[in-house]
Amino acid sequence: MSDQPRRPRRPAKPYRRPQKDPVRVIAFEALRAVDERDAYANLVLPPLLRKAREGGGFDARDAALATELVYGTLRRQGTYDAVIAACVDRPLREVDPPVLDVLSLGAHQLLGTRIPTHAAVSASVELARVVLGDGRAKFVNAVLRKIAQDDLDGWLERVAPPYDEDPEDHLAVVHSHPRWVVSALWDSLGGGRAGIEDLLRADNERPEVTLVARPGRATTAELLDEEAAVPGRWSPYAVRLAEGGEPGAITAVAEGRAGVQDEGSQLVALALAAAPVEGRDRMWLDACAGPGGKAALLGALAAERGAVLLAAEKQPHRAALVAKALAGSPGPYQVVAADGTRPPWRPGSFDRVLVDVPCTGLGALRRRPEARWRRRPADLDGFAPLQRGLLRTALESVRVGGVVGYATCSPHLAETRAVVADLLKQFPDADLLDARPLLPGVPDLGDGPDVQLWPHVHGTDAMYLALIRRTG
Ligand SMILES: C[S@@+](CC[C@H](N)C(=O)[O-])C[C@H]1O[C@@H](n2cnc3c(N)ncnc32)[C@H](O)[C@@H]1O
Repeated sequence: MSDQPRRPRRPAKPYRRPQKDPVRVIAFEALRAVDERDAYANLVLPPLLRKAREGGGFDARDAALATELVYGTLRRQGTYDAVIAACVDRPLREVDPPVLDVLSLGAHQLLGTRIPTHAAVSASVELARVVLGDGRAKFVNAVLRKIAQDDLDGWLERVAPPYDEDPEDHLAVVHSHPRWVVSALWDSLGGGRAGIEDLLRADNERPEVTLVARPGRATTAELLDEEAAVPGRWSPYAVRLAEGGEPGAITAVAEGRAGVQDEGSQLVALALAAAPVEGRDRMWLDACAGPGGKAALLGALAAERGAVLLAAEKQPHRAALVAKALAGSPGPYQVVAADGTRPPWRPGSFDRVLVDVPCTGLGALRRRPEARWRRRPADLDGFAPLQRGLLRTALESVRVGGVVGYATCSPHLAETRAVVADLLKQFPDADLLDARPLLPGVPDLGDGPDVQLWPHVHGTDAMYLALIRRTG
């Protein structure tokens, strides 16, 4: 034994339990569910928030922050992946998905919110300690400290290819959309850089909640009494809730006399109802009605004219939602669970037909933050035959002189004009009507005769509508 005096040891840091922050833990759990189980953020988050509220100590501001963290992280995932990839020493696919989720949540707090840097890093490291363990929390700490060295603009300059070299890749990284989606949106929108950038930016913004006062059942005046409610921009039945609000707490919504409905969807139903038909106007069909938003508006409009609405939907559980949406409708209607491509009704039965076909939903990216990352170009091939089949039967279902409205909540040309053009070739006795005058007061509707709405221009989802009249 040496009798040399020992150097005094630094006292070990006392172990500190990680602090569990319910907002971040919930945000992490929601991201895991989206990642692991292909869950939808808008379905998975509300029960988590409800449970936290019931547990106490979790208020509306906590819920708003958790929501913002989840939606913001999912929307900006493409940008954050590029930044994180520049800060780790291995390909992102080799980073454990739960670790990547904590890093993305941290990146969003650092680059996409006003949360101060030290708070964003320490909250993320505490989260990592709780959900990943102390070892991996050190890795999270090191990566987030690198990210914190620059702001979003600085990072984008480093990680996005220059616009002049590769415009689509540049926009994909800067505005966090898959490259093929940028390309498809741009093909449909046309024009130069400014327009597509405005659209991609709009896709990353939280949409306002828009209500519809179903005619004959509620009035916009009643809805405008709500706090922060302002009139819609285009639809006479629309009211916007500027602060988001809780639509379920509004009496008219709870009673089904009003509903939550994007103004683009309202305009589609209104334009079909306003289209001139020759002669009888008594039988209306919604051939793809689930969950029933447009059917409820069409039902109310049909009632005002003494017409009957048949709402058809293939999936029985969605047909039940349509029945719920139409319950209390002031006029006659019927809901059937039926395949619109093999309909139980006779050809030529209807005066007006809406066929709002299943689609990629690339026009509603604002409300489905994870959708852009899930969709694949191959999905278009899956929808193509169904979209054509449904439009074909819609055209067979309308009588001569009647009108079909073909609608999608996607602006992808393969789902819009290509489908309509193919069917017009098969139906030489059918003509496109100019839909633009049927959306009075709505600007920038393009060259027609069909209509494409845009989030950055109209503040709506990117709904498409073609109106087709049978002439023989
Ligand atoms: C875009 S959604 C319609 C949205 C609806 N119009 C609304 O505003 O609430 C398309 C609907 O078509 C239904 N669908 C799919 N294939 C169908 C078919 N062959 N016949 C009838 N409906 C079908 C889907 O289940 C889905 O509910």
